[in-house]
Amino acid sequence: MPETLLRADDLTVRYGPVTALNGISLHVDEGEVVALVGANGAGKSTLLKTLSGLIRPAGGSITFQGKDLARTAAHDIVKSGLVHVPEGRHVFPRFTLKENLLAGAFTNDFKSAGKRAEEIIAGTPILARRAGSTAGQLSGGEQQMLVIQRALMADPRMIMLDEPSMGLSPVLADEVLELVAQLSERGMTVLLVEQNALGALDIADRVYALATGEVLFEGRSDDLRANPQFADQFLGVVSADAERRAHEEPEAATP
Ligand SMILES: Nc1ncnc2c1ncn2[C@@H]1O[C@H](COP(=O)(O)OP(=O)(O)OP(=O)(O)O)[C@@H](O)[C@H]1O
Repeated sequence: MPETLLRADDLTVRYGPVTALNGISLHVDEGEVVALVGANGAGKSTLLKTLSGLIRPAGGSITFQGKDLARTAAHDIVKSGLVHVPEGRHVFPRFTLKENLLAGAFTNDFKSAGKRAEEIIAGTPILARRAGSTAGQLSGGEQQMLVIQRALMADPRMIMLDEPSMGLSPVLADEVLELVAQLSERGMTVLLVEQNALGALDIADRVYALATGEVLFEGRSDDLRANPQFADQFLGVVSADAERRAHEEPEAATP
């Protein structure tokens, strides 16, 4: 049985009178890619911010590798191996790619981090061909690759990505999801928020579907695709399989 790395139980978060998370529970096991899907305002970003210590929950508990996170400072959460790539591709625009990567290495030895940053640029074709640029000169897709790689400079055990493909062309969005799949193949544990729910499900083992701060569906990606009600609500499509099942005669009830 894989170890459960991250566990949240009964999390409640309020912004003044607005309840953004209403008793959410989830877990992510070592080596899994778990997707969080849901409409705008469902609470996905709030959940990631709460898990990474940027927002304090009004109630509930969070543990990472058994350690209590609900009262741990955000920088100590990074040190414990959990990193968050917020939405919006926040690069330091006037800094070089290497300098941007080094900004993610604050928990590590700076000398080896410099070498590591150079290796990452050389080993990431989309960045290697822009190695002489500043981050502000990169395209959206290139910036997204940079901020993911910057998060990896902290040597995390688990990475949380908020809408990494937002605003990218379909080709670049696929490249970003491909990078996430590669990270997973190399053993990284991933919690992925995606507007492109179908793309996210292609690489996710399990999925949590949120609406108005609550988990409405939890299960394997295939089960969400095959679920007539939730596939329609969360994926914007009724999969062929779900449609076929929805029109099948109901099975005779067993006594
Ligand atoms: N800083 C804030 N102050 C007050 N309300 C907020 C704040 N941030 C989010 N909310 C509210 O909390 C709820 C959850 O928002 P959140 O951004 O977490 O959703 P989301 O699923 O990430 O949506 P999106 O895809 O639009 O980012 C929404 O009702 C939103 O209006």
